[in-house]
Amino acid sequence: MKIEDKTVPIREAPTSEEIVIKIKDLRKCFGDNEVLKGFNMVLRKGENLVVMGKSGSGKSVMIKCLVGLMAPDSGIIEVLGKNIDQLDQMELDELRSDIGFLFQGSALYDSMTVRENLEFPMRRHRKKFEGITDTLPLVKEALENVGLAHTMDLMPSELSGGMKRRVALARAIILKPKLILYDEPTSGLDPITSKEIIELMRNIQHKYGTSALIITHDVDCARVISERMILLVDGINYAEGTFTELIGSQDPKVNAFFKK
Ligand SMILES: Nc1ncnc2c1ncn2[C@@H]1O[C@H](COP(=O)(O)OP(=O)(O)OP(=O)(O)O)[C@@H](O)[C@H]1O
Repeated sequence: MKIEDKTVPIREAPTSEEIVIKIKDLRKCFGDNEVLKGFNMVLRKGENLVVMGKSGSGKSVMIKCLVGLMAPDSGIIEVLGKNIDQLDQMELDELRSDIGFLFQGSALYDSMTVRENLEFPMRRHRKKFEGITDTLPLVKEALENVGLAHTMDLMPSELSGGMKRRVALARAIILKPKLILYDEPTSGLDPITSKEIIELMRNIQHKYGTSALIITHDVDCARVISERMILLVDGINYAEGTFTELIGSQDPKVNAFFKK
């Protein structure tokens, strides 16, 4: 929790090598609509950080600023040691090759097989795969990680919603990213499939030591996956803490997130 809550112990500040994302005083408005009003966030190495905020609170805007898809009005954003604002397009592309994305709805290309979907980011980030002529072992490894090696030649239309999400996860990890951004990873899935996806996210964190920023409305997902959480309310990082710390908060705005 933030300083106002005296019951929560203060954590030691991470060193710069331990920081994967640092957002300082991020501000973004659209006309009169002030969406981000001084948002701060730090993601540490190997950590799963969940950001929760109600619909329209600015989570997607924050992620877009983070990966250089949207320019903030002001603020500092550092990702993997690079200041986003100072990167040219080539440098931004190179940085993105270290970032895996899993967006809502899986976003697989319908006209490509599962294998082609997985090869797509590899083609886009050729430089990272220089010298690798046979992509098959990498595709297989990524699919094995999500238990779907047998689907390589199928089309997305032949997969269930849960399988599509797994393939999208395989596509996110094929670049062996240092950081994964998950936008609503369990949305639209039934509780059992959601659990399976969360389990896979945890496996990936353990196997590859990736850091993850997870945007979700799903309280169960946040409970299982998060080491730390930030609640985005009124354009700022309103509250921070572990799931247990936040669910025990007396603050009505924090409380509202955990009411079923
Ligand atoms: N390109 C844009 N132009 C104008 N307004 C925008 C633009 N992008 C986002 N907004 C506004 O910014 C606010 C935050 O939007 P954002 O998509 O970040 O919300 P969110 O927290 O991700 O919501 P959800 O959980 O529903 O996805 C909204 O009021 C939205 O209308």
